[in-house]
Amino acid sequence: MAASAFGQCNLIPRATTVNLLQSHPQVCSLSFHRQSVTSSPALSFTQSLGFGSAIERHCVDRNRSDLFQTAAVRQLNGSVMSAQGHCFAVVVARFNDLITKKLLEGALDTFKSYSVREEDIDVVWVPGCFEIGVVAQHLGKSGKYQAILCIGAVIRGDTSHYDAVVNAATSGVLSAGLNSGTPCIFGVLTCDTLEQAFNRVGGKSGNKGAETALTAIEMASLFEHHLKPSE
Ligand SMILES: Nc1c(NC[C@H](O)[C@H](O)[C@H](O)CO)[nH]c(=O)[nH]c1=O
Ligand SMILES: CC(=O)[C@@H](O)COP(=O)(O)O
Repeated sequence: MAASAFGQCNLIPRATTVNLLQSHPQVCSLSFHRQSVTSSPALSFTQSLGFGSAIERHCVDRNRSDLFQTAAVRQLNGSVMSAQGHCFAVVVARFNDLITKKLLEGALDTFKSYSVREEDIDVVWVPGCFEIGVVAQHLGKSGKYQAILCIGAVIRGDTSHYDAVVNAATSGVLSAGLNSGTPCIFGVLTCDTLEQAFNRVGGKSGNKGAETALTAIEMASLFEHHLKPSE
């Protein structure tokens, strides 16, 4: 038996996870009990691939109590059942707007189906992904929004410009969230070809705008219900 920092342990797949995977084979979700010789509480984790599809989120939400059954450990989760009353900003890059308009559409559809009112959503257009970070940070610091969804599409050209824009967009969105304390969600496609991009805005790989809007809803709920600074 292998020894770890926690002492000796066994990893035992749980029956509930097997059921979940049988009913939704597209969901890659692993859950294990850690049984340690020191009898510490069971440790569970999930692993998901890609952005995390809407079906996966529903599934995880519905099966959460099964997946994370532990007697003593307090577990904090954001809900993706309804986002009514939460305010969102969407920062959208105009560059490659054939793609970004479809990502935005997907995001707005998701907000609508989770009962977010239109008047609680502000859409802010910026020239390109490079400009997303500074705007997201500004909006985040305003305190008006529970989450900021950042949407863009970077498509590889001939030069290393692609890497510069992708790196700026990634670190910009990350910094915006860290500096403002408002969740800033990464809805930027980084594609080698236009075909890859089209597949991700309603083609065979779903609509990533819709999926990242769900991430915004979950993070808004997590912060609102569990991570608010104490008054
Ligand atoms: N090539 C892409 C860009 N480039 C533009 C930059 O984002 C930026 O607006 C410009 O460098 C001025 O600061 N933007 C994208 O969103 N996607 C691209 O593929
Ligand atoms: C993001 C890009 O790579 C693209 O817009 C720039 O193309 P290129 O590298 O051919 O100048």
